[in-house]
Amino acid sequence: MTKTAKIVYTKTDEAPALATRSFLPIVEAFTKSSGIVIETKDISLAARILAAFPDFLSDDQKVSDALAELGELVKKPEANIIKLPNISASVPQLIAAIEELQAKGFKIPSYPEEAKDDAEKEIKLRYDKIKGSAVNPVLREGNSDRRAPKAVKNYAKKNPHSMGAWSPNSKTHVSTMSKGDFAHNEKSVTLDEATSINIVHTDAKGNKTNLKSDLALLQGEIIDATIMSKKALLEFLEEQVEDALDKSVLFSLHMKATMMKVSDPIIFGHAVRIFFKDLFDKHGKTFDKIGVDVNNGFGNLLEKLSELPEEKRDAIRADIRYELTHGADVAMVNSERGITNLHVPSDVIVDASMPAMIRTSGQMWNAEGKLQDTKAVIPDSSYAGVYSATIDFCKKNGAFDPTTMGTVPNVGLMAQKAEEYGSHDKTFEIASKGKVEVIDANGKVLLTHKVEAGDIWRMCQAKDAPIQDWVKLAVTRARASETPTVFWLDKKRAHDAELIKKVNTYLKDHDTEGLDIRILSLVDATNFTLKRLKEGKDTISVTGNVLRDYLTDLFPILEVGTSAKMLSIVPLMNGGGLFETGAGGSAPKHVQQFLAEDHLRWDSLGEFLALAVSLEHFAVVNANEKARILGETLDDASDKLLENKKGPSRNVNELDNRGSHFYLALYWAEAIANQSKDADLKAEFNTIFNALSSNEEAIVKELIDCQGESVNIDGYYLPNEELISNAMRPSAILNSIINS
Ligand SMILES: NC(=O)C1=CN([C@@H]2O[C@H](COP(=O)(O)OP(=O)(O)OC[C@H]3O[C@@H](n4cnc5c(N)ncnc54)[C@H](OP(=O)(O)O)[C@@H]3O)[C@@H](O)[C@H]2O)C=CC1
Ligand SMILES: O=C(O)CCC(=O)C(=O)O
Ligand SMILES: [Mg+2]
Repeated sequence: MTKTAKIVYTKTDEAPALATRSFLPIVEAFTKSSGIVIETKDISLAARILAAFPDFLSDDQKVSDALAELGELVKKPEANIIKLPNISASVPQLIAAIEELQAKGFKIPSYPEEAKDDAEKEIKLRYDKIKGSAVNPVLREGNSDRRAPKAVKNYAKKNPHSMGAWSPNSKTHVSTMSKGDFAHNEKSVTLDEATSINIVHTDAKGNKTNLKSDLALLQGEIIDATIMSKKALLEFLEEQVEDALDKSVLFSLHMKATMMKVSDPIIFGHAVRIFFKDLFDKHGKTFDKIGVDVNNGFGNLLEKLSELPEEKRDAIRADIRYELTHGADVAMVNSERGITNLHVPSDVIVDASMPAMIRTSGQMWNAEGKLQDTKAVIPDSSYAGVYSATIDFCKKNGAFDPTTMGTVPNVGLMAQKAEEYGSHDKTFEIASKGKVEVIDANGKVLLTHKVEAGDIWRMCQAKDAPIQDWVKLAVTRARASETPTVFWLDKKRAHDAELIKKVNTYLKDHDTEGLDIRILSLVDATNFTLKRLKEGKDTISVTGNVLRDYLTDLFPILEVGTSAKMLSIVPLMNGGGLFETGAGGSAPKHVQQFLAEDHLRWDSLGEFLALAVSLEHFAVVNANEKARILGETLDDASDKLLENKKGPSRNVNELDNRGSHFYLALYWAEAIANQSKDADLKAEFNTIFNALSSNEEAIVKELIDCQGESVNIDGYYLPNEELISNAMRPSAILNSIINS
């Protein structure tokens, strides 16, 4: 065993970071005697901000750039990382985090929304690297393998989550563009040889601007470029607002402004301006004057209003109220606080928001706090078909039944910033009419598009090695579970057509004898999969990066109630392992509940599953038998936790996240004490198990009695370590057992 063998545990944000304060001490205590070092790396939004501004901080305030360190580690075979969900910050969140840090004495600069000089531009550049989905793409040096473990499926079958009924008369539908969008303008090529490209904009007068220079590309790489036409987008959005009004359904916009951090905020901004068209027609000049930027949501406008004289401000507020009552109904994020779907681009994120809606009879909350049928607006049509096909299926066949439905594991092309999710550094809002070309080192034009001012142009890459690895992973999963396997690729889409050629080539590298592997277009794949799902049959989805994200929330939320219970593995291409904890996010509303009533309903099951696989990986790489036993027994403990229903409840004064950690510890200790492969572990954990089990009642009482009052942890993005640790470890008895 090498001395440096370790498991790296990420410290992140919000609910998962709260849970870490309770669970990590248990993990450390349980693994200590087995030669496993657990190292934490702080990649929270606050830590990432501080790491970017050492020149503004005193020596004792400086933090290392943990994300960059992990970015190096994932390329090495020894990588073994537990990755918890982190905040992908929208601009309002970024600003809130900066303000909190400034208030805590960190003299970092404010976010320059409109950078005026070179110094501000440089600061903005640093912040823009932290913005949005800045963590996962750095760590994901491998493809994605996400599935619901058998125990989780069985649990859901026996204990189905609520599932809203679907009526054939539901007015809910998806609206997406039929022309002018990314899907319809896509062009794609596969490179015969390595080259380096420039992306060049030429305006109507022939003036050239390099949007990007000397981007190195590899042989065999698929590149594609496309545009979202501003004109087509605005027309589409206007029609949808009108149609929502006509049909009396909620207008609801579903974007991925976090991951698609350049394109989607622009689209979001257009949607806000079109939804509040009369307001912008009347007050647009005023809004410009006070620097309103609704790409950061309608909330930005509301905040900036405070800069106006009272009279003017009140007049505008009255106009807003008028539009909200007389215009189309808008879906609400929080009807009590008047927060609409259009307030903050990170409040409604398509991967989680569409399945939540489908689970709720296709309805969302309206301003009165009642459920209402909805128009889900997903402007680009590349992937919207999944949701419209699913909604049509539910209208026709009724809601899915968790007690009988099958499962849809996913193998996703993700490595090395594949496809759209790696495109933000090659996405541009076009300044003027002309053309954009991708030109190789020999001056050959690879891709070209005519553009108008305001169009969004973007280029994506998918490298050959990750594609080969992805095909291999798909065949491995197909073989391991003997399940029909579908590549969701549409030969009519330019990018997919290139990808299909590679899939057909690389499938030949593997023994596929007896396997059912097909390539189907997105809508055919959806219908094929849904029909089987309803019949209780399983189907592996093999998809690109965006569908990986969408489907691994959609199916888990329908099947097991949440994607938090997914096994989410990233086998790194250089041999290491990245073990993600579930497929969901950082659940901000769980923090609100925790702060209000000291009850954390976050379910760490995904973390237990991830740790078990991480321990198994550790055992193999380091020939450490104890680690193998710890991993196996941890899985046994998770099974028992499910069986005995010791997951966190949603309601205060019942078992919460901390209580579920206690039970996990109890069952884990029991399973280790019960094994007979390692006598030392058996003896050690016999003592621990006895201590935990004889104090069960007292510990659970402490973990429930502490609830009910509000909690102060002094901050949201950088809470006080001592306060948070005390809050998350309220049982003196449990602490003394774990600490000893
Ligand atoms: N891997 C990552 O790092 C990811 C990060 N994110 C980031 O997370 C933030 C929030 O994203 P959002 O789209 O709201 O998605 P979330 O997955 O955080 O939230 C959606 C809902 O899912 C349920 N949920 C999620 N995780 C758990 C859990 N462990 N236990 C119980 N319920 C859970 C909750 O629903 P309910 O309360 O109804 O049970 C929650 O409100 C954003 O900043 C986003 O970018 C998002 C996805 C992945
Ligand atoms: O990194 C992010 O912003 C979100 C990631 C995500 O949603 C996923 O991987 O499922
Ligand atoms: Mg997701």
